[in-house]
Amino acid sequence: MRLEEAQADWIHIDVMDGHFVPNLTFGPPVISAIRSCTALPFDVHLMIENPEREVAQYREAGADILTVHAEACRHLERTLTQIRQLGAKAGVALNPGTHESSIEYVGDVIDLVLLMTVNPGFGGQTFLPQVLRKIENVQKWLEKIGRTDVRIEVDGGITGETAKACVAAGASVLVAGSAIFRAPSFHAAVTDLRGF
Ligand SMILES: O=C(CO)[C@@H](O)[C@H](O)COP(=O)(O)O
Ligand SMILES: [Fe+2]
Repeated sequence: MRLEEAQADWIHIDVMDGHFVPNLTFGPPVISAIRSCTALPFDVHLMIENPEREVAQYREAGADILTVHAEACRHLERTLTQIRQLGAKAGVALNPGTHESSIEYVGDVIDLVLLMTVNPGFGGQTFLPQVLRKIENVQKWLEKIGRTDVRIEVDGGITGETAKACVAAGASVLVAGSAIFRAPSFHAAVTDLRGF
């Protein structure tokens, strides 16, 4: 698999339902079909409404990390706990316009915080620099509550330059779509991003 050869650490998979975001991708059958292609962890980003109804199917299909949007969950704590009970790592995602205080009371049941650095729905968009302050705030909050094991992931418009700023602010997982898939060499693109 080209991403393994490129030495990517995880495979980030964007699931979009055409409701939570104005775009539609695929569901569990496609994830299940590609599961046998690689042993790399599947980092599944669910941009779907009411994800609690579907997390079990995504886990069954091969997701290792399941990230749900705080904006899409009516009972966020319950959904994150449900993901952990399924044996997956639980991630919570925030849109650029959502304040970090919306995850203040779920600090005990998360393994990852995904901070969207573009509005979700499409690849190839421009990084929103105002999210850098949110990365710093989340990092400080995780330290305060003694959860420095929780990773901060950034997603959207990540390039060499924006990656550097995100890592300086506290991010430790970088999602890159265009920066890898539009590069002449996947390996060189991953190596570049790993440099930060
Ligand atoms: O979840 C999303 C968009 O909704 C992201 O994962 C993007 O698809 C990343 O693509 P680039 O911004 O890196 O091109
Ligand atoms: Fe994503």
